[in-house]
Amino acid sequence: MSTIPTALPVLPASVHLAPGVGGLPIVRVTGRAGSAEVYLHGAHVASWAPAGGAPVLWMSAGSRFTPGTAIRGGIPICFPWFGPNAADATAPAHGFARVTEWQLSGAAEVGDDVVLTFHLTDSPATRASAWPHPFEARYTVTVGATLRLELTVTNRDTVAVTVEEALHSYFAIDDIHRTTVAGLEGVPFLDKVAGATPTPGSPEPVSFTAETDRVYSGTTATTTIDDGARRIAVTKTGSDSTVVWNPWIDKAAAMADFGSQEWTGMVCVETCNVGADAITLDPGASHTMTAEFTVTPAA
Ligand SMILES: O=P(O)(O)OC[C@H]1O[C@@H](O)[C@H](O)[C@@H](O)[C@@H]1O
Repeated sequence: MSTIPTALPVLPASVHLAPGVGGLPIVRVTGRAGSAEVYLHGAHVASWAPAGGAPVLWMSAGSRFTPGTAIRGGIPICFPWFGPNAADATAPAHGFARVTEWQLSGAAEVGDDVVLTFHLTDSPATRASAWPHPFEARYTVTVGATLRLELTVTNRDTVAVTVEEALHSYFAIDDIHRTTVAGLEGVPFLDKVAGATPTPGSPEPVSFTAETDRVYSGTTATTTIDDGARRIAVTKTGSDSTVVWNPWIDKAAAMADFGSQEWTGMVCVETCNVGADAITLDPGASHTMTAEFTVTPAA
């Protein structure tokens, strides 16, 4: 039984719905503790900054803002599959959720925070896709001194379904050459640059000297991005995979929506359930995954 409200919620004073880049509707939040912009297209968090702080998320100057196209930067939601679809090579990479308009179903000030809620359900287009199942997805974005994301997926089909999901977070960093990601020490990973090769975990934090595309499985660990100026901690629940990605020079140049030389200023640390950690949901069952970002000055 769906519980999704059908009308646009009454917006508090700190929340405005307006046309964003390319005319795509955007929810602008100017809360006491933080500000953010979220496109209905993909329920895509495009920016977030704690009050008085610098922007935390990276957005490509070359991003497209067009219906049917993924935004390059911020936080795309990958769902219900991750990467290319295994059964249909023509299906959009990372699933349909990031290229579909979500419904804004709630907006409220809670203390100093602002809480936005978005919903997505199956439609004729999703039912004709490579993943045709009835479902509900509810996404809650809490904008404050931290950014908290909560994605709950419910299986509305009469059979069990399997989903992959990722909060594909792009973080702004000073320089990838001087950036580390701690918290994944000792965790084995699939190295996608080397053709999804199983690779033993390293005793050191991740550092970057070339294209990096790794799927860490079976880890619920908090990761900390340190670029020498600030630390961004990514704390998560209901997520057993973490993906770390930087395209480096050639792959970035090959992407039409990735501005020239921008790859040095970003790193993706993605809160996920992908590959071996895909989730199987019985009829009526739900799963919730959360991620929370906290920024502190570097030591
Ligand atoms: O270009 P897309 O579809 O947004 O994907 C970007 C990257 O997303 C990462 O999550 C994947 O691990 C990479 O393999 C991929 O290249």
